[in-house]
Amino acid sequence: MAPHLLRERAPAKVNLTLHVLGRRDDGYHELDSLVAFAGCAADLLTLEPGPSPALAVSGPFAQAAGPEDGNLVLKAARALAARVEGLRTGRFALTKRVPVAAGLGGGSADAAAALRLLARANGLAADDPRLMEAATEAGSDVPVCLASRAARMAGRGERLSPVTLPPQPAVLLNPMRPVATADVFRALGLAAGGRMAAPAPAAFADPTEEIARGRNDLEAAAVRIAPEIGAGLMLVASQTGCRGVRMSGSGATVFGLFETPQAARRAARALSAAAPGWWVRSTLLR
Ligand SMILES: C[C@@](CO)(OP(=O)(O)O)[C@H](O)COP(=O)(O)OP(=O)(O)OC[C@H]1O[C@@H](n2ccc(N)nc2=O)[C@H](O)[C@@H]1O
Ligand SMILES: Nc1ncnc2c1ncn2[C@@H]1O[C@H](COP(=O)(O)OP(=O)(O)O)[C@@H](O)[C@H]1O
Repeated sequence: MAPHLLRERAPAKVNLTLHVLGRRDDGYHELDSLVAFAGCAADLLTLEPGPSPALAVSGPFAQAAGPEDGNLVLKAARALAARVEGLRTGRFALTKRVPVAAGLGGGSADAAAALRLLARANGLAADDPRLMEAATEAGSDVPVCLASRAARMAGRGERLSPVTLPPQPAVLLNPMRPVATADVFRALGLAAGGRMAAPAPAAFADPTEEIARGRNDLEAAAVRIAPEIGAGLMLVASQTGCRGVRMSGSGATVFGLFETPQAARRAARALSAAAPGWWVRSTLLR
């Protein structure tokens, strides 16, 4: 490894709950979501600092991520370069290990990792407001991925507060069917300014109660688009003895939660046998 190569993990995010409050006049939906990050499902991003930005993508999901020039890594780098005069960029290398268009925010995690690398390469403080501005421009999920720590996410995704969450042993299951986020939000059928029919959840006493009693308001719409998600939810519920199962983000990844890491690992083995060809990981969410 070159001595000046900088390296960041880009962990997948999971929406433990995702409540949609309504649709704003700008077309985006107003959210309230408890977000956590996976210990064992992450992309890897490196930066070799240099004068001009470039990106090479490899790994099992490199093809699915699409052309390099449309990659969120470069979008984030451009957003920061527009705010920091003389920003030193360089050659990024992305190892794409998280499924794409999966409700796991892989692209957002990569964009956030790019901002962290550029901050390191340019001596910017982690709380430099230009990082958060560039993250918000790069995508709704990028701000929460900047710190990659459990948080409550509100608004379009830009209002964040840290949450203390006991690590959650979990299994993640993806049917290898990409689902476009915009399609799922559209399928909710809300007009600009519209509110959800289901009432906004009352305040929960703590994250544990929210995980137990909360919802993912995108689940039904996503299942209509990709029935495999319904099959995934049933599979986790019927095969694993988990204490709860739900979809992450706009899908198609679903997750089950367990009392212990051993139980999550056992569940992952059972699901791999029951659903060959699907992506299965056991992990701790925190
Ligand atoms: C649903 C969530 C939940 O964490 O995750 P994913 O399923 O994508 O992982 C996010 O809100 C997704 O964030 P992200 O994937 O960054 O979305 P963006 O690129 O900003 O927007 C993609 C499209 O989704 C819709 N969108 C996104 C966020 C939001 N609060 N309201 C929306 O209506 C818009 O149609 C937008 O054009
Ligand atoms: N680094 C990246 N990784 C994954 N997808 C990317 C990336 N950059 C751009 N994209 C595009 O963004 C879209 C959403 O990607 P992703 O973040 O994986 O979705 P989700 O948040 O639903 O898991 C993909 O369809 C892909 O074309």
